Amino acid sequence: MELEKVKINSLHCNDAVLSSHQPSPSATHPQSVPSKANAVTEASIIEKTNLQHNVQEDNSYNRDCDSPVSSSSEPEKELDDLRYLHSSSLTNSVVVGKSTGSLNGAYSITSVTSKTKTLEPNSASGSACLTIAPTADHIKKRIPSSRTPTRKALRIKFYRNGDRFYPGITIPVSNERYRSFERLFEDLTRLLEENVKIPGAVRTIYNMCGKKITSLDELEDGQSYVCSCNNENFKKVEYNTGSQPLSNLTLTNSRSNSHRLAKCRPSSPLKNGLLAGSNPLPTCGGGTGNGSPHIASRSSDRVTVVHPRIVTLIRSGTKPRRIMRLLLNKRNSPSFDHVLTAITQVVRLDTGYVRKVFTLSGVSVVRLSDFFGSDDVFFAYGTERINTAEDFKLEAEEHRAINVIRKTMRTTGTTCKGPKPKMPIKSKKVYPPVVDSEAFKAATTPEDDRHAALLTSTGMEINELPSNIRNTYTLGRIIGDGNFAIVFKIKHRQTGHSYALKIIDKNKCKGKEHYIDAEVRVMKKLNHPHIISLILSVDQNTNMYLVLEYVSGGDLFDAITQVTRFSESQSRIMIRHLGAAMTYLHSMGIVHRDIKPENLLVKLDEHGHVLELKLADFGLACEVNDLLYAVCGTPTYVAPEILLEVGYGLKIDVWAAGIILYILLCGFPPFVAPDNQQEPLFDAIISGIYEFPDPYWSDIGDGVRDLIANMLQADPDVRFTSEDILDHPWTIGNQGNECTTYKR
Ligand SMILES: Nc1ncnc2c1ncn2[C@@H]1O[C@H](COP(=O)(O)OP(=O)(O)OP(=O)(O)O)[C@@H](O)[C@H]1O
Repeated sequence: MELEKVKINSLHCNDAVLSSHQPSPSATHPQSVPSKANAVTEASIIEKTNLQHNVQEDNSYNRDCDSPVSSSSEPEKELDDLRYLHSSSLTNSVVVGKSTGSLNGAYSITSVTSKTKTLEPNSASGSACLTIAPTADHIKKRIPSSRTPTRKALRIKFYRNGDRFYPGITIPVSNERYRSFERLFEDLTRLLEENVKIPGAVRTIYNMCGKKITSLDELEDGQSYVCSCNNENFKKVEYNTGSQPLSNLTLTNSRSNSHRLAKCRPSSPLKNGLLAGSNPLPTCGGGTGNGSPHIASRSSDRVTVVHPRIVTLIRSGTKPRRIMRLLLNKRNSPSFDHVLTAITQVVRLDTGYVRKVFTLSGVSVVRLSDFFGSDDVFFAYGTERINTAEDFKLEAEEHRAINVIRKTMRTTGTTCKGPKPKMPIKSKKVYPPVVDSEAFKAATTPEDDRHAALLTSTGMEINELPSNIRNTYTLGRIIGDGNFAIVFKIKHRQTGHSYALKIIDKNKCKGKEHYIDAEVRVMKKLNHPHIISLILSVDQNTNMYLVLEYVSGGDLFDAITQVTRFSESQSRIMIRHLGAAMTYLHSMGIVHRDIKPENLLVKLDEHGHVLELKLADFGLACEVNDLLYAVCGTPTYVAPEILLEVGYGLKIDVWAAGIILYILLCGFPPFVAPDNQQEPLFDAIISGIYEFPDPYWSDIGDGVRDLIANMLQADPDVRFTSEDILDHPWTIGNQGNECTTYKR
């Protein structure tokens, strides 16, 4: 069916409209044809500057990621404890550096004079340091004013009982400083309270094997101990594994974990300088362990089995239990242990980290590959007791929750009732294929008359063209225009190479000049085979001129119009190129914000097959330093989090690419609305419910449906990243090798 070629309706979002957007299960496939009458003059960008929030991320300490530890955990020289305390008292602060992520990593000491807690970058190590400032009185109380230290302090590391992610805090301990055990408890309580949530005061100290320490004399220099609050029993966990750099953490499984802690005192990581991943399992009595065991690698299990996928987790607890989802990919799941860590961070058990995982049928998960097989729902347990008869039965409410999740991952088709849904209307004018004049092809003679005629037809004068552009290039035909710019084909007078000249009319961008600046700034940074290169930019009063790499085949919207639907292999080429461009862009922290077929330029062969795709039009692109709130984009491709105004980031581009992939395969978008009305369209997008209706999808494989389902996750936390698109088996697959092994 012929696609309509007029501009798309704008993305209108005002408070009233948005506030009425509740998920609507009925908003699935409105089938009416979008109207083009009311859309022609409207811009596709509606900026809500008045709603743009400037949200400051809470940089406060996050125990699941990087926990602060004392500066005294540095492996090199021992500090004198009183010098440490004196300097602290002079500046009215005790300073605690943040773990750099390695066991013997460096921590920074910073002096501050205020009584604040701050996170600041450590320029030397690239880490951050957390400054904790107790009161001067508190510290003075502990320093005997007239005494000189006669004995060096022991450097002792303390962990929080059961908390695998807290990297521990190292403090100097001496008889002078702690005249009683109670004093040490007091200090530890205060220091832990500053950094992690604890249920009460520290009342017991255990060695790493769980033996109670009853006097200061039992503490040994360089050793690690566990602080228990309210007399909790000792919890055997892999202390400090959460602070190891992911690349160094080695493979383990839940069975071997339970035998990790030995019945002996491990020696200090500070003294032995162990590096994660370089050491075998801790052994008793050998003195090489450090209380933070490293587990031998089962390297054969990693990487090969890992492909991006979303799993569902049932958190242990009272029924109905909490059900959540987690995106597993190469980044967070290179080993079994990493998956447990990722699960721990999502489910947040009361008992600390996740130790045991079971499938829905109650089978214990022990290998990395178990997470990437046919099971996609898992029970997550800590150290709590498991009642197999009861726990593995789902309550009705739990069933319902899992079914809702499965609905969003549904890849099977439904029969389309009513007429075939239509493509949205094009947001840019359509120009016939470029046929260059003989004079332009030759590009030898001055063509000012022709230039003048062309420019005048667009309301511009030849003299307005910057001289370096006029002298270097010959002006050809208009090849496109958007809401703010007109694009000409130009030819380099000397080399004969073709380029595109984009002339952005600043008058059309009044109040939005920063978008032009951003477009140029962003494009100057980019250099990627699937992104249009910026050759030259000239900024003048009324216009901004951009000389761009030229792509001959027009934009993807017109290609879709011609072809209606593409084969899986053609779509794969395009999604690989788009995925590569987005991965590059996102790796630089840049979001495009207007990915749509009109902004994807293609190179075709003589049969009209797409050979190459390039991302263009960076008019809405920006660097992402924090959550973004500006409502912008084009309605059909806009992600739910933009409409909900909850803040968004890079993953809105993945959503838009998911819409495009869907369109490529069937010729219409997953979310459409009668008469191109925005409100029902936005309701449908927010609901996240769409279908793969037959007969249009009947010959399309499960592999690409699975990829689309992962790209069109309404929740950006579990939506694929751009890298995940490239890692997906369907994307990797060869022509004709359509995946059919997806189980949902
Ligand atoms: N480098 C290029 N090579 C070939 N054609 C191009 C090139 N750049 C732009 N075009 C054509 O010109 C059209 C408009 O360009 P572009 O999208 O950059 O304009 P715009 O005014 O910024 O668009 P928008 O309305 O989305 O803001 C494109 O859809 C495309 O057809």
